[in-house]
Amino acid sequence: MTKLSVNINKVATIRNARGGNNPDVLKVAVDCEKFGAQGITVHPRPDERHIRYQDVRDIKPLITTEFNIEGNPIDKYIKLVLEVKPTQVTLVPDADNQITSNHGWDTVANKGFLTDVIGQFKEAGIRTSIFVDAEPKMVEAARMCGTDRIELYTEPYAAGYEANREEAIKPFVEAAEVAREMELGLNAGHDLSLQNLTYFHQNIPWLDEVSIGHALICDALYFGLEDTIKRYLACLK
Ligand SMILES: CC(=O)[C@@H](O)[C@H](O)COP(=O)(O)O
Ligand SMILES: NCC(=O)COP(=O)(O)O
Repeated sequence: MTKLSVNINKVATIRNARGGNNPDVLKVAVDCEKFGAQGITVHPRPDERHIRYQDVRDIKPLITTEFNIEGNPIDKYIKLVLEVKPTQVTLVPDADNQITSNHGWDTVANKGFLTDVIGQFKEAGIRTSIFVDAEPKMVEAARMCGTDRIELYTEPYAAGYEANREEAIKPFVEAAEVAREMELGLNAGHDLSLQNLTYFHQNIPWLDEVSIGHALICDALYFGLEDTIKRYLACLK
């Protein structure tokens, strides 16, 4: 079964636009679960422009499914994750002022660093995942870092889907097969949507989890949050 983890960053972006508490990010997290989501993802960035560090602390006790915290493991992020102890931490190599994530780790060049950070999280009992591009050698090197899972960066798949989905999926199936052979857990995310999710899942049914935020929150403007979550869950059947 592939779990749907809803990324609520965009909900925090709307809240922060006015400085108040509308929409209420904590209520949205709880409601996503109530509507069927099997996890909540947050990606606090150093400038806290959407999810704030305090949101992460406040969400944890409210979550009854899986809590996934994504981000670049700078010191204050490592401290936050070790304090909050989510179900899963996903390491993402973001630059400070990046609009959004745009690549996976070079797990070969950063093997020493990643091994050390993964070790700290695993010692604390937190499942680990490394965000990688769909390249077999990056998947293999991620395994060498000791991680439990990888998350495939799916933006290139999403971008290529409409023109030629058979070509767009190919590197992802190849990378996913390498992960499966190495007994690495497999997550995927970035720009997955109601248009491209079913085909992705049909081709890689051994996926453990997808985390979806931007497109899902946009769809919720038209369909409402409950209906939207049900539509995404249907893509994973
Ligand atoms: C790692 C990843 O792809 C997502 O976490 C994505 O970066 C969401 O972050 P934003 O909401 O800041 O775009
Ligand atoms: N890990 C990917 C994620 O959490 C959501 O990415 P997106 O759907 O907002 O592009």
